Amino acid sequence: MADASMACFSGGIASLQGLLCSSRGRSCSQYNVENAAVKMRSKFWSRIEHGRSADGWLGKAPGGRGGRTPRLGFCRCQAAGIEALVALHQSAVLGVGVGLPCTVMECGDVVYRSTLPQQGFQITPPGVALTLLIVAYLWSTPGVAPGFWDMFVLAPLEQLLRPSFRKEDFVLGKKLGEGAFGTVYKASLSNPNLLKNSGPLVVKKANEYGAVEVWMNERVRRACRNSCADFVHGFLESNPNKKGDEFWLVWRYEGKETLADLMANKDFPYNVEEVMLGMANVDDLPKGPERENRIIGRIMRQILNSLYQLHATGIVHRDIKPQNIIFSDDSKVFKIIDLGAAADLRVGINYAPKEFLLDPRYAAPEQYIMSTQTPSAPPVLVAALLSPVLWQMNFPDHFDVYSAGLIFLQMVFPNLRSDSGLITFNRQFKRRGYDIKSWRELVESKPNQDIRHGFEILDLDGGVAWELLQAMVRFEGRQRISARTALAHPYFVRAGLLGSSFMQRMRLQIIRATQQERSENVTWVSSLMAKSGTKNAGGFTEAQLEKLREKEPRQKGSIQRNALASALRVKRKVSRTIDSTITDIRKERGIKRVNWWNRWET
Ligand SMILES: Nc1ncnc2c1ncn2[C@@H]1O[C@H](COP(=O)(O)OP(=O)(O)OP(=O)(O)O)[C@@H](O)[C@H]1O
Repeated sequence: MADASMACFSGGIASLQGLLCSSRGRSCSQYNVENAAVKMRSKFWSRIEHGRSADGWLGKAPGGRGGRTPRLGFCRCQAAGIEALVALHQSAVLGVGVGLPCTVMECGDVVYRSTLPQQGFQITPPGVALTLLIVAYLWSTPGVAPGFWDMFVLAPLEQLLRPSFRKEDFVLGKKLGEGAFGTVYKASLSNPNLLKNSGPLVVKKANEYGAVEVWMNERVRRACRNSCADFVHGFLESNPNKKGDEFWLVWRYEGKETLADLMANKDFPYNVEEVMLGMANVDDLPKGPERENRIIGRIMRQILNSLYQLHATGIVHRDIKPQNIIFSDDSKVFKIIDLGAAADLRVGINYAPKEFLLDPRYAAPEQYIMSTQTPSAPPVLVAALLSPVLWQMNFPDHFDVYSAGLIFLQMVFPNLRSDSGLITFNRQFKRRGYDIKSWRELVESKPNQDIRHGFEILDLDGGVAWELLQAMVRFEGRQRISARTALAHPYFVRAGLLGSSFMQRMRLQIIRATQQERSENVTWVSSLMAKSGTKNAGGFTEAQLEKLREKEPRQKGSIQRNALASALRVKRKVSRTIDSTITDIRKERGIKRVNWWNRWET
């Protein structure tokens, strides 16, 4: 009986194996089934050997009263439980003439694969570190990743959704200004329904540089619309009276006064307090340095905040001056206007190292936002991918901070608000090697009323304003404070009454440490790197060369230094040759440089 039962059992195991392979829809693991079979078999024999009945393993024949006759073909093995029993029974039927499913299904391959280590997405520390590094790079200023999102998603969407205009839609009014790049008019819409909340507008008819200004204004509208005048639309129109076409740029009318207009008033800065806060909310403090300091601080914070937002999106204005800062009657804040000279360093637009003649009264001593040795912008994709590196090497945003520093000075010292006063300051400052402490010594040796008044403001609260001013007008662009750091300066961020002195001193120490002069060798290495540019991109300004000469270590060159210098000389020569060859070919073939970003250019 036992033999018969065993035969049945073995057949059942084989069938169970087949059934498991075919009916459970899982991978067929021959090993698992055989394992189960061996276990069951040994249990079976151990029961027999110990003289115990195999009854528990063998079912009774149906209908047989107490009979223990196993039937071949449908033996009812209970060993694997009721499920296995059913399976055995069914598989005994299914298995006939079909063969073991594993032989049919080439289970060996599956078995082999099941023994391999599990594969799939695995998180490893180096993988995480690399991903973080890439993300940090793509999001660091000027923002490669946000740039692609802006360029390929937001810009086309905006193009689709925003209303567009023609010149017939506008009625031009009073002329507001005329500059090198165009004429500006106050205007209104011939049909006010064309624009939601349409009020008075400003229209600028600009020459070929208008395309750049449209680009910058559209970028700003998407990235930081509150920092600049509210831009409505820009389009190209043909002008029959003039040669060539002209660009029409339209903004909402922000207000009638620029910071220059407000500073020209002898009641400055109290007149700004009135427009900013309203007559009812002006400060209770008596008129004097302290109250003036508060008002000037508010103005400076707004200017730096707008600059910070522009810089965060990769735009450097390059023409920051009181005439280009307008007071918005609606939002009661100062906004930046005139982006015609701005450069978008995210994609290299309007970045031509030597093309712009900026306002010399407010331009930083380096004159150019990038080292003039940095080659002109490469194709857009390359420019975008390289932009974080170039930004970190050149600190182009610090150019605007210098201009903002001069505005700070003008607000503090009444005698510097006129053109002649500012020109005199610039001359003295340059002679003193752009050292603001040295300039202070000079003017304090023969102080007048305005100078005394100005230093009284700057020396308030332990000289915190003087500290900020020094950081903003440093000669070296890379050592100047950024708009973002300036906003965190204790001049703007006052701690509470109790913690004030301690916290303020701490913060000041941190800012001083980060702004510290870099070591001589770092300056030397960066100057060498800067020198390694192309002829096409131009040379250093005289001031830069003077500074470099002063800063270069005087010790004799080591072998490594000489080798590095020779390598750089060779590299310069090669790039110069390539540049001049390309220029010659362009000239010969009459190839014009095409700006891909100018959608009106043919
Ligand atoms: N959105 C605006 N709202 C109100 N007034 C504006 C606005 N934009 C410009 N203006 C006025 O128009 C004047 C000229 O504007 P803008 O500086 O943009 O022109 P420009 O041709 O570049 O002049 P410039 O070359 O002298 O800088 C400004 O000084 C300002 O008074």
